[in-house]
Amino acid sequence: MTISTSAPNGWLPLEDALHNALSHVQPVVEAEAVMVGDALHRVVSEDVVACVNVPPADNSAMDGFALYASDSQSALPLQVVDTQLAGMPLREVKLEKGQAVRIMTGALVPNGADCVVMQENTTRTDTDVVINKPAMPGENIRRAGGDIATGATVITAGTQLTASHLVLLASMGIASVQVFRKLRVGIIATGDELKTAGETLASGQIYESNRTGTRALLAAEPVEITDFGIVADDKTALSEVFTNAAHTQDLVVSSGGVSVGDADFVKELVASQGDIGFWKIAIKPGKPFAFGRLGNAVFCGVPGNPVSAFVTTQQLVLPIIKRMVGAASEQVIKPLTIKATLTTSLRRRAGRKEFVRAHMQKNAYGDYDVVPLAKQSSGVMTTVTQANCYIILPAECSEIPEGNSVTIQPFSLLETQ
Ligand SMILES: Nc1nc2c(c(=O)[nH]1)N[C@H]1C(S)=C(S)[C@@H](COP(=O)(O)OP(=O)(O)OC[C@H]3O[C@@H](n4cnc5c(N)ncnc54)[C@H](O)[C@@H]3O)O[C@H]1N2
Ligand code: MOO
Repeated sequence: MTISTSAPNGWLPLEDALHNALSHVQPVVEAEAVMVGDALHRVVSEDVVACVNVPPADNSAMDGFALYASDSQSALPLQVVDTQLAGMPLREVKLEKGQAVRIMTGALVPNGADCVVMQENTTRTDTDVVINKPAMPGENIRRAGGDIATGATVITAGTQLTASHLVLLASMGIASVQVFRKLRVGIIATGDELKTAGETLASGQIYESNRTGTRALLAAEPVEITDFGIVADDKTALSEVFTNAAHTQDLVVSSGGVSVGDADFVKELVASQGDIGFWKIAIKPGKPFAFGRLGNAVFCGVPGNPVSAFVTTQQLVLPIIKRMVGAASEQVIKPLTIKATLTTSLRRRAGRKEFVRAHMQKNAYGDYDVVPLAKQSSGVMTTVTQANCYIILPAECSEIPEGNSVTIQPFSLLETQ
């Protein structure tokens, strides 16, 4: 599956890397029924067709009086003949001209009535009601099937369910929904220097943090994560864990060991157990990102530097996961960018598309201003937490004067991916 580029440095543009990776992964096909209450973030495997009308019958949108709209044109009192509460069945009798029925929001509209006048526009006596504001036929009546009509396709296959979809399903009385099975994702951290929280650090050691980031970034995806822990930079140990992961997972995400150091064995081992499609991308941070196959599993090797791991998980691993969980194409890569004005000039070395940690805020005109944060090293996580967006700089760009318009990716939009 070698995916090459004509770029002299061998770095694949991000768009090409993503396009190629997505064309080499297959969505899961197995589906299962899950209770609607448990289906948040799952991807529906078949169209959901309405089996009922919502609402099931004409009902009132207001507390007030049901009547003939033609009777509302004069200020003559109408005789109040009945009360209709939500939940009451409809009476057989038909409303006559000159009559009205006291009605509550959600109650069925009596036979004959063609409008509901809200009570604020009426004057009530013991037996009668006077309509103070003429009404149009149909006013304040919610028609049967007005929201959902029987037979309509309300959710299409490939939709990743949000809270509003669950409400819609529940409103049709649907208890369970067919969704693709969860994707099995194995996560691995590689590195002799890595320790887990709670352990004491010896000289040269650091706390491992990338698996925490991966888990959190994948929290809103239909994945079942298996944590293979921290594996030392040891070919035998790594090979054993990779073999195990390859046999049990759909996707393996490992961090670290993908660069050119003496202990960077990941690419070599993946190549021996599968295939490396590409491993150098023209983005900053995140250049040494490896994509390929590990046995039958898809493999993503994110760089060890925490910010590089974070950014490549957002920009590459998440779209790959979206494709693998069966999400429809338009949900896989969203163009979640807007324009903002750079409030300070920016200089850098051209060559890689860069995701610059930055802070955006609304200006007096209602547009956005954006300022890059000072520390952009791949090891500095604090500026990811201080930032609320990335400025996305094209690979060829080296200097941007203050006041120029730049493309930004707000974190709030990324979170809904
Ligand atoms: N000669 C070159 N050296 C490097 C290059 C290069 O092109 N030529 N690329 C640099 C870039 S860019 C990156 S990014 C890193 C990526 O290297 P690796 O993926 O091999 O990662 P490691 O060397 O294993 O670790 C890098 C860095 O991150 C720390 N780390 C690793 N894993 C974790 C973890 N799970 N939690 C927290 N921190 C982690 C590790 O201790 C290192 O400090 O390579 C550059 N070098
Ligand atoms: O790409 Mo590395 O991720 O620049 O630090």
